[in-house]
Amino acid sequence: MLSHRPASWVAVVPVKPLRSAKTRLRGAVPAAVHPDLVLAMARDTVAAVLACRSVARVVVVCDDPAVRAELTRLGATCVPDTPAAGLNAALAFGARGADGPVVALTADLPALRATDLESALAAAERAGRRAFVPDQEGSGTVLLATPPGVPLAPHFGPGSAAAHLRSGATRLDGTWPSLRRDVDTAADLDAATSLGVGAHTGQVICTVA
Ligand SMILES: Nc1nc2c(ncn2[C@@H]2O[C@H](COP(=O)(O)OP(=O)(O)OP(=O)(O)O)[C@@H](O)[C@H]2O)c(=O)[nH]1
Ligand SMILES: C=C(OP(=O)(O)O)C(=O)O
Repeated sequence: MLSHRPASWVAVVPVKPLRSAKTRLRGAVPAAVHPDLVLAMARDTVAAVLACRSVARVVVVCDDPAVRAELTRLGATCVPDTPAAGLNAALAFGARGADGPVVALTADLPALRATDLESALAAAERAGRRAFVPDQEGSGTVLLATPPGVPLAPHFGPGSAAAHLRSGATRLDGTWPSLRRDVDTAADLDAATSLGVGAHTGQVICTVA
């Protein structure tokens, strides 16, 4: 009997240059360590995505050479950003020409477990149409998925959960605590730490504790 093969997702992960990223998180660690923390969160996010059996390729959209070097080493493919075009343009660019279903994920998910992501991707595949996962608070978006040939049409930014719903995407309501825990503020970092962050983020937190 043939067993079901999960879809081969192309995952697109956008990362801002470290010097300008995660402004709301400033103060959570000393200023000199802030870029290390942002990079560590991106590394843990990408490592968890790469660990998903149903993900064929991770495309990182980023202009920062330090980020590109680290994430290429992990196994991601890095493509350049369009300066000043913003997050949604970066995601649309990263998704261009994908040869399978596409999933966009933010790079601030340091507690992400491959098992939660695998489960969310299976739910997205079952939905069979554009679908998104809201963040823990319910207002933002941590994941937007689209079947092959359907434009990603990302509406990330403030109030993106409502924007994705308005744009016709289906909301996926699984629990997936490690996926829904994005880190924008120091309080979010505490919450992610309580869930259990990945090794890179854990190491940065240890150095300042
Ligand atoms: N490539 C790229 N990535 C972006 C851009 N803007 C945001 N991102 C990434 O998108 C994800 C979600 O963005 P935010 O949570 O708003 O991150 P941020 O803009 O660094 O954070 P704040 O400065 O606190 O608003 C993060 O992984 C960011 O690095 C952009 O213009 N280009
Ligand atoms: C870009 C987003 O992230 P946040 O609102 O967490 O900055 C979003 O949720 O669409």
